[in-house]
Amino acid sequence: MTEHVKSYYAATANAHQPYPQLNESIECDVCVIGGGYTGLSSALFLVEAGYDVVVLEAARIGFGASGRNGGQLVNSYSRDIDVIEERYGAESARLLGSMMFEGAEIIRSRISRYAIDCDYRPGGIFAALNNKQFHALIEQKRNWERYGNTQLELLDADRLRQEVASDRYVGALLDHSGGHIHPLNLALGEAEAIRLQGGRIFEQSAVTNIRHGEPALISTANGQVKARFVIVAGNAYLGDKLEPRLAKRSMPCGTQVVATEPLAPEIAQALIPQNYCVEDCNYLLDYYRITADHRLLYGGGVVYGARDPDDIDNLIRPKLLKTFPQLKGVRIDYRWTGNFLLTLSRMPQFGRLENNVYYMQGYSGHGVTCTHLAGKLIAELMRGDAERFDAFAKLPHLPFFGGRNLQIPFTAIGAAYYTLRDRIGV
Ligand SMILES: Cc1cc2nc3c(=O)[nH]c(=O)nc-3n(C[C@H](O)[C@H](O)[C@H](O)COP(=O)(O)OP(=O)(O)OC[C@H]3O[C@@H](n4cnc5c(N)ncnc54)[C@H](O)[C@@H]3O)c2cc1C
Repeated sequence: MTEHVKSYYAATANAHQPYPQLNESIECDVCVIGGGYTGLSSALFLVEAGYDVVVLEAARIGFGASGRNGGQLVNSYSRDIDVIEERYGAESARLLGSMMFEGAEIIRSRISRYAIDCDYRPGGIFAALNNKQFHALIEQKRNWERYGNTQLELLDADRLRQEVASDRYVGALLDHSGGHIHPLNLALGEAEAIRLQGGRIFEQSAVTNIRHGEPALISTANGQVKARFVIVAGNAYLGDKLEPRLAKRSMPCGTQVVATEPLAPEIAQALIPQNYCVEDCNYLLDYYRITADHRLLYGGGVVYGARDPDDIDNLIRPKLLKTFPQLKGVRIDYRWTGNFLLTLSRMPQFGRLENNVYYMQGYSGHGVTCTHLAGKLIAELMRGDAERFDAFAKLPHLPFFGGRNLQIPFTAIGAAYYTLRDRIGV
């Protein structure tokens, strides 16, 4: 049995019953492979629309990135809209731009509709470490406003110092429509909503084979699902065997998170008085927030190719102390690593492997909101309106240069280049 990794989230997960393993042959309209946000969001939209849905999860609901992430509801995509306009043209930008802020709304409405207890707090800060980054944020504000997000506030260094007790930043953009959550509890709450709506969820049920056809036949070690439609939602945890076509176009990357001991409430409040979440603007960014029980949860660092770093404390503690030197000596209670899926364009990849087999993956580190949008779009597609899904599916899904073996060194060289640029502020 594969359980959730040891993390702050697993330790504070809401009480929940495990779902059964698939040990029989069953039929359904839609079989979803993967119990992260992509799979759960899709399944929930589809059961709400009346489809008979089965979710197969290799380990536990939220075992992957969805149960381990920074919990930040970051609007938009990992590539911003001005780059999308430039690269993909006005029509693509119009459609993609009109969806940029839907993911966070979906999460908020689900939390409210299904009374999901996941510590939601509004407001997210993008903090600039140098003037170049601050100018980019000013530009981002203009761009996002053009597409309808008007809940944005620029903070100069002094104003930001009131929101984040760190001297590292020159300014920031505060997105009042962002926010943060306990990610595993969101996933567990969505799974429970699927169950309540009549969907069937199986854990410890890794899919070992998809026999394409209409219907498709999906096999696990002890069972089979005959399905009219299949959604592949394994993202960075899919591996390269089940659907090698997907593996070629993407690269799993590990990123690390720690949670400190609970801080005295007044110390936690002094760090980030309004309890916003924060991410900086570096290519390899730091992200952090205060948890409901007053810990500082701090993430950063990327290991290309999803290997576990030897010592997460040694990797993250210096970053944490650089931001908040006042926490010198703080104890770290939890540390863990998780994998996200990087694409070359840093745009998510949605598409069809066959007429009735769909995939959504590759959110490139900013997937909490976009996975939720993905679920809405696949449900629209199945109900006969593919326009918005296809706005993503049309984007080129480029393979990484050099194939699987050379992916890691080439991407690491690229990251080192951008990190150097971040350091010298150009
Ligand atoms: C440490 C970390 C921090 C992050 N922080 C943020 C953040 O703050 N904000 C943000 O927007 N994004 C963040 N991300 C990215 C975000 O978490 C992901 O983009 C998002 O959760 C991806 O969801 P998913 O459902 O596509 O994939 P996952 O959540 O990885 O789910 C995939 C699931 O598929 C299952 N699976 C795989 N293969 C099979 C199979 N053969 N059969 C059955 N099941 C299978 C896996 O077990 C897994 O549970 C972070 C990612 C990490 C790793």
